[in-house]
Amino acid sequence: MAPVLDFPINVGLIDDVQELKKARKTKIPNRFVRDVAERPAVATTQSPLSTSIPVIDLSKLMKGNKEDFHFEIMKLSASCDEWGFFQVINHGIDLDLLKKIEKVAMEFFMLPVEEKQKYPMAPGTVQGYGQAFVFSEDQKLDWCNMFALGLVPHSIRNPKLWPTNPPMFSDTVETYSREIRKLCKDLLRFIALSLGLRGNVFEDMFGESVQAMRMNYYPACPRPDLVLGLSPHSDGSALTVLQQGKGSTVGLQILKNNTWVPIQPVTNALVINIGDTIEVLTNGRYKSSEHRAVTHKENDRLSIVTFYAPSYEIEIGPMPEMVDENNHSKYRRYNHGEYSRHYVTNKLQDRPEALRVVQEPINACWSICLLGRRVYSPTPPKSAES
Ligand SMILES: O=C(O)CCC(=O)C(=O)O
Ligand SMILES: [Fe+2]
Repeated sequence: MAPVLDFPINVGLIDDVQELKKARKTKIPNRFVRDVAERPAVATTQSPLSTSIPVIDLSKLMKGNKEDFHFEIMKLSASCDEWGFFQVINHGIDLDLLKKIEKVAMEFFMLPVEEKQKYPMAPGTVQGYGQAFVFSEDQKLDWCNMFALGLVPHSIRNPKLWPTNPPMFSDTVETYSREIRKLCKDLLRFIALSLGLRGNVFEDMFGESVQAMRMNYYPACPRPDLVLGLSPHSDGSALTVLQQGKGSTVGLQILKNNTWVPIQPVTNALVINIGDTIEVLTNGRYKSSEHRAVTHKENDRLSIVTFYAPSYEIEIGPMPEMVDENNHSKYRRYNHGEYSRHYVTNKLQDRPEALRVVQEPINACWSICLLGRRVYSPTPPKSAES
């Protein structure tokens, strides 16, 4: 079932950040000002500290010789182990299509606010224009405007909540999402191979996979040191594909060894990250890393993000191939649709908690948590009783 919120919520007044920018106010409204511990430490100029995450050349995986293939697969495996993120070049997607999707996204964000508000994001949903993951009046807000679309399969679109798409999106979004879908299928095949698994293992399991897209527009902010563009989170998907606007300044940051590492964009590359589903399926071997976006004092930034996930009916849990006497199962099995629903109905910054793997052995009954809190299973497994 598609995720829909079934309780009433009051989110209070949400300022449109592009309108705030236009008003040229230097004081940031309080709802956007983060608590000290959450504020980004460094302003986001092209900092020498920024890192280029491993870059995978897809053409070498698709049609390289044996040596190239082996080298690239090892690199892929190391990136997923160490970062949960990589960038992909020679991905086979027409660069004109990448330009075109950016163009239509920007055309939309540049519309007068009254036009954009014809596609409102209902509170507690992630469809349409607005701010997602806002559930209360006192919640801090992200310095970001977002347009979110559920794409495939069409059957999961909820007609009551689904705004008709802005006209400029129509063909481009369909073509783009088809191309990204192909890319995700190829990447999942290589990710499976990098784990020594059968290439089709994920696709065979996923059923009719679900795809959603989010366009994030981060206007320049007079005080990037006080706000976040997007709160820290991990993605609930299997894989996420992120396209950054051409000439984009550093905005994406990944949490690595307790430090936020700014990621340097690579021209024409797509950023890929492992989502919660793959983390669970691989029993934690490949990590769904926490990440966030920060803003810039002078430059706006656009990102176009596609989430690729299994069908909602599918049960997810560590694959038997990833569990043995040295690697006990770290997560309980759960229904993916149920997880997606909890994902959408939790505050974004509570998300890292949602996939907490506890250090206690699994027979102590702590397991993956779906509600942003640790869940204690009332029935201990047999082995724990003996
Ligand atoms: O804009 C970015 O760099 C991050 C976007 C993101 O993480 C998301 O939309 O889930
Ligand atoms: Fe994300």
